[in-house]
Amino acid sequence: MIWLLDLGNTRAKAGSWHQGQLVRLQAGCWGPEGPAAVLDRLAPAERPTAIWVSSVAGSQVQAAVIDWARGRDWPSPHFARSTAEALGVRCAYADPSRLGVDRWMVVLAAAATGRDALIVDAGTACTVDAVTADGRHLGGLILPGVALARSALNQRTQFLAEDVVTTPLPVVGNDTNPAVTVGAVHALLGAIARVQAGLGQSSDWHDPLCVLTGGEARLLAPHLPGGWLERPHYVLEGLARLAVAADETGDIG
Ligand SMILES: Nc1ncnc2c1ncn2[C@@H]1O[C@H](COP(=O)(O)OP(=O)(O)O)[C@@H](O)[C@H]1O
Ligand SMILES: CC(C)(COP(=O)(O)O)[C@@H](O)C(=O)NCCC(=O)O
Ligand SMILES: [K+]
Repeated sequence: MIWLLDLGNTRAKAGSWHQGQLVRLQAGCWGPEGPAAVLDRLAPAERPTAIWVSSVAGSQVQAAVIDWARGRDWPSPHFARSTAEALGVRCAYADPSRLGVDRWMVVLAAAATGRDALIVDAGTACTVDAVTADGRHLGGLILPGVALARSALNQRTQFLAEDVVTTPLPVVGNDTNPAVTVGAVHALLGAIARVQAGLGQSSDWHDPLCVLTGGEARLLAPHLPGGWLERPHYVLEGLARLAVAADETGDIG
């Protein structure tokens, strides 16, 4: 069993890769009690044969994960990295180390389908990435997620907007809260639509698979056109691909 961790800026997500399946999926928010307490809650009962981590949560969290595993006498965690090429996919960034590894993981997950694919990971930040059927990562966008956009506005204005998203999504808001929240949702939906339209102009972009993941996926899903696939654990799916491939080749870097 391989234990998989997706460490984002707001939450830790975990799952176990067991007999070709992602099982025991869990999530926990980072909080004042520190990363070790979150890992304690997410950890499987049995010792994994390997631990693979996709982390954008910073070096302190990374160090805490290493210490935590050592404290249990569990295998040292492998930290996945964004690279120029992996599993037949080439990274769009000239300096791949600058691409968030969570973005690279969803690109690798989508590339397994062999289709052109657009992936939206609606987390703390909302990222949009495109990868072609022949394994070219085209790049993406990084936008503030809905909660982050709201907190940024609250910090720099005199209002204190709270979360209100009504369905159906209004075209305009009739008070501060809906103006902020509906505005943030429109901003994301508008950006996604523009990327889809732009890629659609290209002759080598056909019938793309559109995947939605992340903690804010449920805010966006009802307002996206049909055909979007919701895959809540897409980062872990990509990480599992990488871990399994490394296990098969004996390359655990
Ligand atoms: N139980 C929850 N706790 C905190 N945030 C949540 C929760 N459920 C959904 N969210 C929303 O999801 C976002 C975090 O999504 P996630 O994909 O875990 O992000 P990240 O990978 O950046 O940690 C938050 O900004 C919040 O808006
Ligand atoms: C954009 C991100 C902050 C998203 O992180 P998340 O919202 O999932 O916590 C992360 O992918 C990141 O730190 N990226 C590095 C910059 C880049 O991808 O260009
Ligand atoms: K994200």
